[in-house]
Amino acid sequence: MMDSAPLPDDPAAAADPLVRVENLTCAYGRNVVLRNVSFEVPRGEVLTILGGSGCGKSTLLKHMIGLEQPAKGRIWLGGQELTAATGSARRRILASFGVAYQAGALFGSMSVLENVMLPLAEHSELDPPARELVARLKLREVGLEQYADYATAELSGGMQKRAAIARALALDPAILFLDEPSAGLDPVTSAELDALILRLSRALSLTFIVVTHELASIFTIADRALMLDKQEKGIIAVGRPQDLRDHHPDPRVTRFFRRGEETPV
Ligand SMILES: Nc1ncnc2c1ncn2[C@@H]1O[C@H](COP(=O)(O)OP(=O)(O)OP(=O)(O)O)[C@@H](O)[C@H]1O
Repeated sequence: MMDSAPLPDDPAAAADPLVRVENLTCAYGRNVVLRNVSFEVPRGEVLTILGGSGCGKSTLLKHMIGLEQPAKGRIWLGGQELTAATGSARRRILASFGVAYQAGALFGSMSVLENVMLPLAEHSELDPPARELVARLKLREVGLEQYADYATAELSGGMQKRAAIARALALDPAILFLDEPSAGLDPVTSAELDALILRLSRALSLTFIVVTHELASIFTIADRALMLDKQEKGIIAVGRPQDLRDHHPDPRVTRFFRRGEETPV
């Protein structure tokens, strides 16, 4: 892990949950997308964020990784308040949280190995040979050690996703955020990615926050699912996917989870 000493005046320091979102309001100008959203994510959980198009899934994720500033509310990562931190303190918090942000985030001009070494060059004190060693270990963790010297464009879509995950793992993060990791993948490759997520979560006790609307993925990887709704501008359900499918009183929730069971038109 990177240096993750608590910031001063941090009442939640060292406390679980690993992520705490408190009364978060997200807006683009006057367009309020989410209002007063609160939830917690315990260490080691795989949480999926789901909901219809435009309900604010990516917006929520972007706020949690510091790409957007909330209109209101607070976000705590590992006991450190992201929303109160500025400058180097903010960069330090973010550097300790790996972000694999879809395949497009890989640099096409660099090899797979160089992509994974990049965060180590930016945020660690390691010398180049040590960076390479760590990067090769991360590539092995995602099953890409044979492809270290390939250009990223030479990889298949599924391999690019795995390379992005290896790069996000470079700094030994506590949390990995993934935005629609199975987008554009065929069902078999998508299932392989789910298996990787599960393996990493168990082997490394990693916490995953994954935006996805793939039912197969949700049922495979999620300890809990958090469902957003565009009209409500907030959370309409949180729980185990099976419970949401079988027992939730809100038909918008059960309809989402049962959509694969309907007769195809
Ligand atoms: N950078 C931005 N500037 C202005 N409005 C934005 C911006 N990003 C998103 N929005 C708006 O915020 C709302 C939520 O968008 P968001 O991308 O978070 O939804 P989503 O649930 O991830 O949708 P999808 O499943 O279609 O990707 C939408 O109405 C969208 O138009």
